[in-house]
Amino acid sequence: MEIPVIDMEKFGLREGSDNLIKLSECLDQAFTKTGCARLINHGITTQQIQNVYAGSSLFFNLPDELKNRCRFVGEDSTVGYIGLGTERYGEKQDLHEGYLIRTAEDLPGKDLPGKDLVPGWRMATESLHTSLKILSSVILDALSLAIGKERDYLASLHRSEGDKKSFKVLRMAHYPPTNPDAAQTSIRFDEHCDFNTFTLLLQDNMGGLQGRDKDGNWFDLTPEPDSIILMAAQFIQFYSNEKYKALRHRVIIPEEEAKCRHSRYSIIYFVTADGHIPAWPTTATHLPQPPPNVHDHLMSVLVNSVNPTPPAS
Ligand SMILES: O=C(O)CCC(=O)C(=O)O
Ligand SMILES: [Fe+2]
Repeated sequence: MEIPVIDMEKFGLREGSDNLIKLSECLDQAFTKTGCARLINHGITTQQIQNVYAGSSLFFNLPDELKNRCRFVGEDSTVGYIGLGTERYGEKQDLHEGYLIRTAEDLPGKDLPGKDLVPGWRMATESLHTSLKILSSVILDALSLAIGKERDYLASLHRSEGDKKSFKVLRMAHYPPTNPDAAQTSIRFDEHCDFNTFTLLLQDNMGGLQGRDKDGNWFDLTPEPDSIILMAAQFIQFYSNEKYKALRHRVIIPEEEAKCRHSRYSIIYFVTADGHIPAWPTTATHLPQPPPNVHDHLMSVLVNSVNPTPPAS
């Protein structure tokens, strides 16, 4: 399966509407065909990305006791550490840990648990997060046109900064080294689709990320240096009236022994509508009405994948 490549430089990030129309056509084709695209020349530098990975590597290699002090503790605090085994998306054991981050602007009067454990990491994530926000606002504008709305339609549903229940988060993910036999009972991240609007994903070169096509076949979302994978998620599926489908995806344990015995790192930005917005349009004919709001919908989904009593460590 060829993943559509979108060269963002061609469109100029914040330029005239002609470019935006062209970008919206590319996104429309990509989302219709595969539910995803590979973004290149997106303006985010190698250094910005490497700085975040460097911090992730230091953080995730800290003793569990220290990481657990930064634990993600539920609904009102969508930031912090998510330990190994806290989430489960299928029959197999998921082998990943994560750390959820919001920008300082989105966390007024608060900061991240354990933010000083890794000097420089907070600053690196803030820089990357800000750049991803800028990139995502161009994509929101182009997608608004792609679904036949005014340019600022989706932006107006993705406004709230400082909403403490917002799921507009950046997730640093770590997949610890494992062994080839583990694949019988475990998977790095089991099959799911994302429940936000769309996702921007950066990955190191370990591989294993796969998407599922319309016929149910898995295809590799192969790592390419500095490119960003854009994936359609549920909100855009609902707001495009099912024209686009949220991409189902997973991360498998690589068959290549050297790779599976190595850590994998990724960075995932979940672009999410404001909590009070209906999770699907009231005009949708195929979904229950009235719709829950985005916050309640996400919470109901997360309840099923996040283990409320993570294993003691
Ligand atoms: O780490 C990855 O490449 C995928 C993670 C993912 O799908 C998620 O966090 O929703
Ligand atoms: Fe995902």
